Amino acid sequence: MALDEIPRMKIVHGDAGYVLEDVPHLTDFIPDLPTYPNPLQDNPAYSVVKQYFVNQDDTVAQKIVVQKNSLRGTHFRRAGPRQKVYFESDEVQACIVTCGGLCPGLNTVIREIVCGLAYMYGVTNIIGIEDGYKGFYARNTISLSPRSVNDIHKRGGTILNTSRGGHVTSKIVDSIQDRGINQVYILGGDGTQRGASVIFEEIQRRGLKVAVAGIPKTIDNDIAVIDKSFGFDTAVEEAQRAINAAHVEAESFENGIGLVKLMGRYSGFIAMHATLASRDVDCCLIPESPFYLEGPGGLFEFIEKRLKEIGHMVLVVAEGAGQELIAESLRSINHQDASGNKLLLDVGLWLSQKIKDHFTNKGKIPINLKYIDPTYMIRAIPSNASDNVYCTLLAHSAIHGAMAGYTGFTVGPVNGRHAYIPFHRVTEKQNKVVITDRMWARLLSSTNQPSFLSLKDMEQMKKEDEPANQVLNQNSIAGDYHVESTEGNGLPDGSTSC
Ligand SMILES: Nc1ncnc2c1ncn2[C@@H]1O[C@H](COP(=O)(O)OP(=O)(O)O)[C@@H](O)[C@H]1O
Ligand SMILES: O=P(O)(O)OC[C@H]1O[C@](O)(COP(=O)(O)O)[C@@H](O)[C@@H]1O
Ligand SMILES: [Mg+2]
Repeated sequence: MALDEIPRMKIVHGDAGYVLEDVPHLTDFIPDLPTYPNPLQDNPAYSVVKQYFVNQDDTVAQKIVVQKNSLRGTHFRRAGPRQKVYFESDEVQACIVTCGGLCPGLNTVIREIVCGLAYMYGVTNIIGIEDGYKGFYARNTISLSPRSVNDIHKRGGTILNTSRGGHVTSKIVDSIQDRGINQVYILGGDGTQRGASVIFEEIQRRGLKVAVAGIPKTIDNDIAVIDKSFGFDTAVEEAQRAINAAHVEAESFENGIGLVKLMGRYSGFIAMHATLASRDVDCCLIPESPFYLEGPGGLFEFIEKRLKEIGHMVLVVAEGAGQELIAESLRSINHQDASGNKLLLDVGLWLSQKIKDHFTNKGKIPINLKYIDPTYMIRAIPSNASDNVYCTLLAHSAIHGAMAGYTGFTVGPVNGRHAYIPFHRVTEKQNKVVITDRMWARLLSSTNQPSFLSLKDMEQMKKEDEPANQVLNQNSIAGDYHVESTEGNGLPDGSTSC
């Protein structure tokens, strides 16, 4: 098929409004590729498995809460081993790269890609690209084997190093071509998946037999479609230590205030879940829920009330919260990092100062404020047990997909089942806390903090979230993407994180 005839999106319609948003396959642009029996069939470790392979037609539903007359909606191809593979074991030359910020679990995913390729598919040619995308053309590679990665899951960070910026598509694909790489495993967040998508497009344009698999990484849990990202549970757990410390400090002083800043550039999931888990937090501020300081219903009024009631309080603030407020008071200019992400103003320091000014300096109530910023300490630790298992599944799903010839996909759980998701679906919109969902209401009722919303705001939000609008969004599959309503646990439908 000529390149300009390859559809940009592979959408299959079925009965009763069933829609499969499929991922590309090498045979879409390289005809007559030979296939081989999957070596897993002869793998002693898998001989006890009743069904080696997922059914070719299995798909995973994006929406699992449905009504009698609702459409069946969008589905994704189920991840897992296929009967036929498109690579012979000794033909595979795989590479792994990690990009963007750190996240607990990166080393576990690297380890499990290397061990999974070796132990399930007999692949031994695996290299690591150092320093993120720019490493493809600016650095040497390192050879990876099950032995060399054996213990790395016990360490934080990434043994391959990472970076922001430096994505030059043509140079990256030249390097892939020159090195004879035919499977590319790319670990990273939304920016990285965007980069992976253009790498895939260039590979397709050049007609190369190279599978590109993305593994979504983000401590902020801001990647759309998937249930949750690896490292998120670890981050929430580690945040408890900072919140505990803030609580101990606050409790031990008259009018003690403990303020903890947690990560979350645009999405307040870590702050919300850490707050709900801790039960010591009196107020949680996230980017999705604007707040104000002065006047009735404002933060200062609430702090004063809490101090009068119980003599101390704990605040958790996500780093992306209140950015407009800070920008207003500092008249700041927009700065960006090397990847084009907005550089945030430090809400923790700003808020500490504002609270001190309001209470102590203006002589209202003498307070004792302790500010804790554990952000990089949280990001740099190794993943916990449940994230380790999750990382293994992600790595295996990615390997099965690449071996089966799928390409241009991100892997991840959708309602508890691993699926292959086209790149554009995870990059076109960010996953955010929906403050009109029950999870945010749970948080408000557990902290008893003000919602900082006027009646008018609430009515407007409900209107935007009305079922009629949701149906519209779900139906416009090829264009608009509607992030699943997060009723229940604050993560998309079916997620089991809490
Ligand atoms: N639109 C894009 N096209 C190509 N590459 C991108 C794009 N956005 C980001 N990248 C690259 O992806 C890498 C990681 O992006 P970044 O935003 O820093 O982290 P994350 O992937 O965690 O969101 C960087 O090397 C950056 O240059
Ligand atoms: O200091 P850095 O490395 O730019 O990282 C800070 C950012 O990285 C994050 O932890 C995660 O962002 P990415 O997943 O997009 O890399 C954000 O919460 C935070 O704002
Ligand atoms: Mg990002």
